[in-house]
Amino acid sequence: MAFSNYQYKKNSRNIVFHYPSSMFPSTIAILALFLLLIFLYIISTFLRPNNQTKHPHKRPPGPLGLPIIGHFHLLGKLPHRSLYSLSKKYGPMMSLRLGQIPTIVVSCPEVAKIFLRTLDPKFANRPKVQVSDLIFYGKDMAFGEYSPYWCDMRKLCNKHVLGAPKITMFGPLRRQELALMVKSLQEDAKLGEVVNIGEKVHGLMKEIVYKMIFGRSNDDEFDLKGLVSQALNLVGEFNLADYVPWLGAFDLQGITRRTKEISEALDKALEKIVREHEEEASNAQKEGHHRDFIDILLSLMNQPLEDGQEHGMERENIKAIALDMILGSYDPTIIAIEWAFTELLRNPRVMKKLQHELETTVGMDKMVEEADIPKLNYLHMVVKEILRLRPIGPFIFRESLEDVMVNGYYIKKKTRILVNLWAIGQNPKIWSDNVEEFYPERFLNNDVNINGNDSQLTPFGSGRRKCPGMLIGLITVNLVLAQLVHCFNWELPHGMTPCEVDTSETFGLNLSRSKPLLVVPTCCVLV
Ligand code: HEM
Repeated sequence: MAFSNYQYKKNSRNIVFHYPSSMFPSTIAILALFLLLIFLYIISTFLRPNNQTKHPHKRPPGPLGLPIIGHFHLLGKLPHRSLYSLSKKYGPMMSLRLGQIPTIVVSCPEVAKIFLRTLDPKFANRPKVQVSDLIFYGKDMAFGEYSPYWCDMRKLCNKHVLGAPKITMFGPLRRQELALMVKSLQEDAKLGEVVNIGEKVHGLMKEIVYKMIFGRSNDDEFDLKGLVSQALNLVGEFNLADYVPWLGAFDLQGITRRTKEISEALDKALEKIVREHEEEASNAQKEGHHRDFIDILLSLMNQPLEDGQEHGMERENIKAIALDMILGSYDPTIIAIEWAFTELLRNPRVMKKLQHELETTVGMDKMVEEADIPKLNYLHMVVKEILRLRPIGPFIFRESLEDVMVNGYYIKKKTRILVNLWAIGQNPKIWSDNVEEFYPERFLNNDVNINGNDSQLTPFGSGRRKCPGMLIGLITVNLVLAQLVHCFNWELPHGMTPCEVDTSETFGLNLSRSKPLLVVPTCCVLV
């Protein structure tokens, strides 16, 4: 997952990146503003001293930009692909400007390693998203600036919320919800129904994620899910102020006003949930018994600070971190499963081989258990291959904390860094000539791991800001995929052939399928 300017599409779960072709509201006010900006830009260009004189260092190569919008127009509908093509001309470290924001695009593992690992502390910031402070109380991890506060929260979450014991703790929840989904698919299979597999997985993840975080999947008084998704819509809405920061004070698009309204309603709902958790904990005197993330986070409040720790857990941190977890976990997991399914349907050979592994390792008379996952080697290769071919977040977004020299190039403070994971996954020098093929066997004699240490495959990021939910994300993707492939045979509807399966992408914070994936299940496991 990458954090920058993105939007939750209305009535959809996808967060969509916006750029000029679609982002400027076509009102007279915006046109007037645009002209004003051109005027100001020309004036300031005349008055500003030459950048190269001030900093006698070379910037990485890059195409010529336009006034005001910089290089937005070069991004196209699928920026990961457009920027990969541009990198073939300008190299694996390319300079761009998005609005007023200087940007570096990284497209090879050697340079990615420098930014994400060797010089990690200097690039551990996230680009600022103006409205995130209002929604996340300025206290979340995902959008938070790299600071002692962020370090303390990250440590607390790694240790108490997302570590292996907590993953085990939520195993029964995953098992129970997955069994319900299998049951509903068995009904569909009996009736010969055509199923939208993304919708099914979406329903499953809603139950798992909301119950894991809040202990419930909705609220009687507030429309919790509706409020959360409206808040995330706002975080993602294209906001001029993120690219021309001084415009923030004018709130020309009304984003700040709307964000205040939603965040107040959301805060009421979250406050109610937190209060109820506190009351239940004290009534039942169930110290030490944690039902969900809110229980765990509450138990960390008022704890003595550990060595080197400056900030403890507070009420606002709890609400902000809960929202982070929804943002981080929900979409990427669903999208990974959907793409894996797409490729398995397009490649019946791989589907059969995976089913054979499940048949021989798990058996045909039982469902897959989490304890089976470590034994399923081919499944691991399938998941690695999907994360190479279709990295869920095509870019990792970072920001430089100070002026830095990298490979002889000067990168000034507050430059945005985009590591193009999709481009790295397409590099024939690393993955051989069949890069576009879904071929899990490429990992047979290649023990590259995906935990952030091998820069050629970092779907969960790397360094200090690496995804803290990697373990829980991987176990969920592996389990759901294995269960679906094990319990059912899958056919394409209406006589469609594997090569007709649509693979068009919608670019966003995450790279999702554009169209629903329709399939017909038939039961095969006897449970
Ligand atoms: C297949 C599933 C997932 C994928 C592919 C994924 C991918 C990513 C990526 C690429 C990043 C940015 C890393 C960087 O900057 O180096 C990230 C950050 C993050 N992810 Fe995940 N993620 C997944 C699941 C989860 C889950 C299950 C959770 C929580 C339960 C989660 C929570 C977060 C958070 C909070 C951050 C921000 C971390 C920070 O800035 O300190 N993710 N994820």
